[in-house]
Amino acid sequence: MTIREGQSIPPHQDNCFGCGPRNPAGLHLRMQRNGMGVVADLVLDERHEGAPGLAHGGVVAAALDDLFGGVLVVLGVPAVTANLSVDYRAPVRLGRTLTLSATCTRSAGRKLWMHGTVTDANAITTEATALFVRVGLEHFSSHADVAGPPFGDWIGQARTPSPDGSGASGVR
Ligand SMILES: CCCCCCCCCCCC(=O)SCCNC(=O)CCNC(=O)[C@H](O)C(C)(C)COP(=O)(O)OP(=O)(O)OC[C@H]1O[C@@H](n2cnc3c(N)ncnc32)[C@H](O)[C@@H]1OP(=O)(O)O
Repeated sequence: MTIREGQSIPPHQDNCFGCGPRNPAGLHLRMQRNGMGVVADLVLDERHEGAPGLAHGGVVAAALDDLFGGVLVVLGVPAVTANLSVDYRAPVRLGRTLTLSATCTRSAGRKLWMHGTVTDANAITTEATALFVRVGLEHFSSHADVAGPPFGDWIGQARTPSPDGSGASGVR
């Protein structure tokens, strides 16, 4: 699956908490390709509140984690989060149009390192880094039927990792 610059990233699956359009409790993230990364706008509301008037930190972390999952779609690499680290630099306010962006900064073997930010009016509120580890189809198919679209579409076309773990394009 080739996704061109500026084109929408399909949801990982329709019920994904981050980007699935069918999940009533989800964030309904809509990502676009930006270079070898992705961007998305997000408005959080009282459903996502932690401290009064402010977003719950776990929700912000989940949004960034899902954006990293969007980067995987751009790269065509099936992988999962092994480690996620979040720096909360400023409170995230509800009712604001936040800009989220994520990219893969490096890869080696099965490992991919991600970096992402949340900005509000061009000021960074949150910054995250993550380690993703490439997995095979069985990681997903042993828990659910993953053959159908959209998940099956893109995982079916994902590059099979070579023995040395290489295969992702556009990452160092
Ligand atoms: C279609 C696609 C859809 C993609 C998915 C689309 C949805 C995306 C949604 C957002 C993402 C998620 O929420 S994903 C869901 C949350 N994550 C998970 O459920 C993952 C659960 N964990 C696992 O399944 C496993 O621990 C794995 C796959 C991550 C790793 O297990 P493994 O395959 O046995 O590999 P293992 O040998 O342990 O590790 C491989 C290398 O990574 C390193 N490593 C492993 N874990 C860590 C760690 N926490 N911190 C540092 N380093 C680590 C190891 O040292 C090793 O380095 P070296 O010795 O080689 O140097």
